[in-house]
Formats: sequence, structure tokens, C-alpha cells
Amino acid sequence: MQKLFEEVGSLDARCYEEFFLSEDILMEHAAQGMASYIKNNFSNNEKIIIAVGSGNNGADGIALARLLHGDYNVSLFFVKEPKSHMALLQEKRAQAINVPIIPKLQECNIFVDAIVGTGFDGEFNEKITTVLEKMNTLEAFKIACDVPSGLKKSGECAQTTFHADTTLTMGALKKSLFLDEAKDYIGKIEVLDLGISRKLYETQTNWHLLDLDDLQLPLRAQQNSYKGSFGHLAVLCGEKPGACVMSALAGLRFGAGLVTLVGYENHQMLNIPHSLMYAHALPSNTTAIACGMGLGVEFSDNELRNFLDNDLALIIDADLFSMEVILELLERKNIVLTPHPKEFVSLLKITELADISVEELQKKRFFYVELFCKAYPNTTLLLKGANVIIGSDNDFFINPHGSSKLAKGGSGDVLSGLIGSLLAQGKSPLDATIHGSLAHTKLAQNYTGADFSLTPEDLIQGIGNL
Ligand SMILES: NC(=O)C1=CN([C@@H]2O[C@H](COP(=O)(O)OP(=O)(O)OC[C@H]3O[C@@H](n4cnc5c(N)ncnc54)[C@H](O)[C@@H]3O)[C@@H](O)[C@H]2O)[C@@H](O)CC1
Ligand SMILES: [K+]
Repeated sequence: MQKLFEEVGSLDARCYEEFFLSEDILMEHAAQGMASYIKNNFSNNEKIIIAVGSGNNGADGIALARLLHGDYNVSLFFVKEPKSHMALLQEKRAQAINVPIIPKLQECNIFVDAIVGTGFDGEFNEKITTVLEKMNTLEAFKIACDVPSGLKKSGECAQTTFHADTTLTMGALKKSLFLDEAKDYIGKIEVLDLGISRKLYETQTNWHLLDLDDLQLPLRAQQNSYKGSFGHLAVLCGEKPGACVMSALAGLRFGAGLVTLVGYENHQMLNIPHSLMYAHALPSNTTAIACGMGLGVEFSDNELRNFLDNDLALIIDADLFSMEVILELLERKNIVLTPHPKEFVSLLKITELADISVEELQKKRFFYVELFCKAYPNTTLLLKGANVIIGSDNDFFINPHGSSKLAKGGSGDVLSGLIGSLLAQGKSPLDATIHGSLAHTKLAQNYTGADFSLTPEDLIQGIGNL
């Protein structure tokens, strides 16, 4: 798990004031970190071009050129003339050792984007946009200095944004790198130290980035056990039973001792897999309920109230987000909500927290997750997306390990089953959500077929090899 920060300006300021480090020292380490990355990964006959802008991001780039010059064939390309105090100083140092400057872009093996970093806002003018478009077509290995140029503090991206293969980011991870919109631009991310260890540079934060290594599987340490030892998941089965069957099968595979579909249908008609049970009422030993997937209009609000009139752990998805009964369910403890953006917009509206479009939500995902969790601190929220956000009370986590492989009907039903299974096995709502989500993304990563071909059945099948 790694810490995430809204901004790092205050962390830099702490280095100056509390650790007596200067801006020059911090920048030298930033540049040195980038130089080490290049030296560790590329041989010294590679041709390197560093495109620089007028602020301190550009200054980082000029310092990098100075560090590589002599060992590598490196040139600077000034997209804007140096303006900040540090950029002017770095320019003087680079000039003193005759670092080559090129007047326009050329092909190269390694390209470093140091046009703008955390100081960027608004949009680029036409001239810079044209340069960026050309940069994006280069065949070189592309490195972004700190953040890809065009990525804003909010995580939104300029119309033309640099497409990095790797982003070498300074000091600590910024939240903005993990807004869904940024996912196609950042490439792989590495954090560079700025003159003190990252642990000392970082301060307290309530936002964290999940690593796949954080995944805890529901392994069975206790041998003296029976099926009831591992909980009983009840999946409410509505109009589209396929969704519930996938959820239930995922729950069974992920360790729940018993899984029952609960609904009004004659189960003979449903042709459900033999490993699942079917009942018209909640089994008395139910330990968790999954509800909402494929629900359709099968149950009235009142009928749902009957099923949910208990204090069992509950995971809610899909159709339930637009039903009135949701307002009562939000008062429960032990509840997990897993909406996709459209469903979350509907939830925000029903709860009268906000009336926004999906586009607005996507631009401010962090903000709206915080808003919801503040209003409903007893719930655990998982907002689906390219980068999943999980929030509970004042703790927030981003799972960036998902991929477009998961963009398929039924993926979400499997996720509900995984989380429901962990709830049934006694995990807390937050732990069940974190580990269910990590398992879900790891299943997609483990899948070796073509990225367009992953099905919910493949996910379920992969659970045994997690
Ligand atoms: N402050 C520090 O201690 C450190 C800063 N570092 C670097 O400094 C960067 C931040 O530097 P700055 O605050 O100078 O900001 P940037 O260099 O990221 O951006 C500011 C520059 O971008 C230009 N700019 C802003 N919006 C623009 C737009 N729409 N179109 C064209 N140009 C635009 C401004 O005119 C200004 O010259 C970080 O991203 C990082 O790379 C690192 O060296 C680490 C240490
Ligand atoms: K940059």
C-alpha cells in the first residue's frame, strides 16, 4: 500500500523549513533519480531528447540533460524559454558544459517530457499542442518528468496530453495520476526520492494506493471445520437470474461455505448449477446477503424490506441504486455499495447530495466519493471505473490494477460475489471490499487470453489459481 497526496507543494515546503534542504538540493535529486533510471535501463549509445518548458518542471529536464551530457548523446529542445529562477540557473549550468540544443523535434531512442508538471493549468496554446502531438508520434521510449505534460492537479487532462511509457514522479505519488482520465497517459509509475527517504518526505494521508501484494486470500488455516465455518452467502435472485448465478458461483469459489439463491421463481425453471442452492426465504444461517445484480423489477420495495429486515452484512449493486428503499438501507451498518459511475450519479441524486452528470462525476471522482462517505460514514463505497475507488468514513483507497479486459457485462456480478463471499466469511465491510476488488483485478491480470475475450466464467474459473 502506498500513500497518495492531493498536492506535494506542502511536502516540499516542509523539506525547506524543517529539514533545511534547498530547492536546488531537491531538484538535483529529482534529476539524479531520472538519470539513474535512464542509466539503469538504457545503454549509453542511445540518443536522448529532453523537451523543456519555462518552469521548474523544465528546470528538472535541463538538470537531467547536464547529468547525462558526456555519457549520452543528449540534446535539449526548448518548447518555452526558461523563466523560473531555477530554470534560468539550470540553463546557465547546462550552457557552461555545452549541452547541445536542437531547434526542432527529431526521432530519438529516449524522449523526456519536461514541459510542464504540477504547475500546469488550463489548456495549451496551438503551438505547444502541435509540439505535443508530434511528441506523441515519436517512436522513442517516452518518459514523463513528474507528470505527463497536460495532466492537471485535478487529474483532468488537457485535450492533448503527453502519452508516457513511464512517469518518473517526484517525492510521492499524486492522486491526480490515478483519476480514470489519466490512466491512458501515465504508463508505469516510479517515485523518485528528493534528498531524503520517501518515508520521511511523506506525511500523514487518508488516501492510499493498493498494491496487488496487499491481497489477502481467505485461506483456511483451521482444519477442524465444516461448511458452516465459512459462512452462508444468500444472493437475492431477481428478473435476470444469470447475473445472480455468476455472483453466487464467484462467491462459492471464493470460499463461502454455502451459497443460496433466494427468490420467488420455481428453481427447476432456472436451471441453476448444482453447486448452488435455491430458497424462497433467507436461510436461517445466512451470514451475508448480496442484492441488486439482475434484480430488475422482480421485487417491490416492500418485498425487499422483508428480505433485508435484519442486520446481516449486505452488498448492494446495480438496480437497487435507483430504488427508494436504498435510503433505508443506507442507515444500516455492515453495508457495501458497488455502483458504476451512472449508478453512483443516481445514488447521489436520491440522497440529495448532488445532481450531476456522469461527465462531471468522472472529473471529480475523488471529491464525490469523499462527499458520500462523509454523509454516510457507516457504509463502504466502491466506485467502479478504470481505477476503482474505495471509501469508508475517512479512509480512501484506489485500486489501479484493473484493465479494459474487465469492461464486459457480468464482471461486476463476479465482483459482488467475491465481496459477498468475504463478508459471509466474516471479514469487515472495508476488508471484504479491498480484498474482493484486488482479487477481481488480479483475476483479469492472470488471464492469458486476448484482452477482448475475458468472460465472467473465466474470472470465476481463475479464482482457484489466485
Ligand atoms: N518545488 C520543488 O521543490 C520541486 C519541484 N520540482 C519540479 O517542479 C515542477 C513544478 O514546477 P512549477 O511550479 O514551476 O510548475 P511547472 O514547471 O510544472 O509549470 C509552470 C510553468 O508552466 C507554464 N504553464 C502553466 N500553464 C500553462 C499552460 N496552460 N500553457 C503553457 N504553459 C503553462 C507556466 O507559465 C510556468 O512557466 C514539478 O512538477 C517538478 O517537476 C522538482 O524539481 C522537485 C522539487
Ligand atoms: K512533464
